[in-house]
Amino acid sequence: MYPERLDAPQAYDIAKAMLDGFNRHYRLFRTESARAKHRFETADWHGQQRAQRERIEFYDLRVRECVRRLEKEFQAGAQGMDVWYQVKLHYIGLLVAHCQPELAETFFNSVTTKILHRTHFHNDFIFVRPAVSTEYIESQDPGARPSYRAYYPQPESLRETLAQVIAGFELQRPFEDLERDIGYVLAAMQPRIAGFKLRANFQIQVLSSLFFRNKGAYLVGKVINGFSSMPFALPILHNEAGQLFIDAALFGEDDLLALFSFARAYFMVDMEVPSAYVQFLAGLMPRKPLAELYSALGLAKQGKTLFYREFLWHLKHSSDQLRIAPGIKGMVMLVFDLPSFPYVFKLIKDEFPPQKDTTREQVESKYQLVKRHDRVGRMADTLEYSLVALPRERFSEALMAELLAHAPAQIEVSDRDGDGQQEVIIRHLYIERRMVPLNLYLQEAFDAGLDDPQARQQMERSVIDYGNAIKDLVAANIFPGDMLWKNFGVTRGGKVVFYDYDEIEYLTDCHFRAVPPPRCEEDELSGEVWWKVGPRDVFPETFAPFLLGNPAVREVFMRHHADLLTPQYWQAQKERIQHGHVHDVFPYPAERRFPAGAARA
Ligand SMILES: Nc1ncnc2c1ncn2[C@@H]1O[C@H](COP(=O)(O)OP(=O)(O)OP(=O)(O)O)[C@@H](O)[C@H]1O
Repeated sequence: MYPERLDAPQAYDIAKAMLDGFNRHYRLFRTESARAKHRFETADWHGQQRAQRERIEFYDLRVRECVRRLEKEFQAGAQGMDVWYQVKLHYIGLLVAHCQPELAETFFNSVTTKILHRTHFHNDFIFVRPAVSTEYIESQDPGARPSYRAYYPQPESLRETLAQVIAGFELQRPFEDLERDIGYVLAAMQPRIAGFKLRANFQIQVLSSLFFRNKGAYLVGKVINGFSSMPFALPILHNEAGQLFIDAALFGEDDLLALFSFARAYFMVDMEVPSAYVQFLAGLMPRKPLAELYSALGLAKQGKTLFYREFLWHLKHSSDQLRIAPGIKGMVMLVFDLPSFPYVFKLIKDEFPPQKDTTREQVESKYQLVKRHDRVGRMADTLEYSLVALPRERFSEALMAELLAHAPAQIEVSDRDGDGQQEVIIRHLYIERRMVPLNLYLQEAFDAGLDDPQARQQMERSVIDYGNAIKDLVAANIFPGDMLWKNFGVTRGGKVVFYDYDEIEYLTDCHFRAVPPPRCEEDELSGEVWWKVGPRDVFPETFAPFLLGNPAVREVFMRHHADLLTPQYWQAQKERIQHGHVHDVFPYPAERRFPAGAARA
């Protein structure tokens, strides 16, 4: 297949036009990300959130633009496969000194699969794995900053070094009291480095760009001493007077994992060499898949590409069966998983039972809404794929029967690529991180018996965090709709996260009402809803019977979250949002906040 000569005259021009398309994309993506600093400095929170939402659309827009150009100027779709093969080789050549080759390869895949359509393309024409290395990339621009900076403090000069690190970001806003904050950081660091025997190689490395999200800026780095290294992040916030303060010091992999969680909005970071950022971050969080790191940096398409490669690789190197996911089956979604792989696969069923008054389009639009919305650490991110082909032999018979019964229009079983293996091709699929469904997690505690202190703690902690999850969603203008335990999951870190999106609404679109007083004795005795209910009317007093059947659960819930059962609570939150309030989201527990910030809460 390898051509001896690159003799198709149009191949170079197509490759060049394709790369121009990618470069335009990355320039716009980077400019928008870099502007986050100014938005932070000027406290433009609505602007920051809008930019976070809009940036997600950039990729598809640029791919469409590029497809149009290639069709118009080069009749790209009509070119033969020999020409396309040469296009790919020229493209690889053009990427040798490029700063984002892996992203450019993915862009190539997106554009070519659009032009060549799936039935025609063959793996030879796309990048099924990287062709150009991302190691040791440095920008050649004279003014370029390195991806990270190193500082070499002495124990007695740590304070000065930290001040220098912060000054290096040139934030155009004064700090309220930087000396005080550095004191806090040093105090938090002290117990972790107290036992340190200082080695020759003692240094602090800090990524050169700040990470922006919502109302925060995060400085990310690591302290290295000899062969050990400790990741850290410092959140920087605004006070009421528009001055800056450091709100906490996050240390270690778990803190960083919470900051970079799949249940949060993507960061805005000005990066010339994104792979260098990913490598640095992977060193801080070795257990986090690279796919999720790319996504967390806003490079969601790269995240999706890497996830898929990882999944195919895992399938090849495992032999367990895809099965119906544990838990209560969904009425709208058909959910399955592979036990050896920490994700679930969800497809929309062909038909829904009558109590689900919705359509496929509406469900898709709710998932879209979540993708674009600030997920505040409480809604799982989803990757969306079309035409996913998986080996038939990996499907358990029960799952296959379930798919044929509830989603026959979504699947096709055939040997499309003619390799003699039957495949199940799924038209449209969502993939998200697997969690333990909260109903199962609670049941586990009940089964162990609540006299067992560990079981009781498991129950209490998850009921409290369930209420906190709802309150975080509410603050972010999300009404979850269906708040049953089964619609929430518990993450590895023990956090409760919502994953059932088909009934969510913006809080500001809902009407929170009190149950009207009964008009007569008959109303009073009736177990039915006798009052008139509008389409977006919500009656918080009626939540209790569905949620709080278990007396122990009820007791914990009422102690911490009784307000969730009153219409006043919901109404007040709605009014706050309507008055333009942008909530604070802290990707760390309240008790980690330094005293100055915590005192303001
Ligand atoms: N991310 C996940 N991790 C683990 N299990 C999950 C996950 N998402 C869904 N499930 C399982 O699949 C079930 C159905 O999923 P989901 O709630 O999304 O479907 P649904 O059709 O919208 O549900 P409902 O009938 O409540 O509307 C859940 O109850 C849970 O047991």
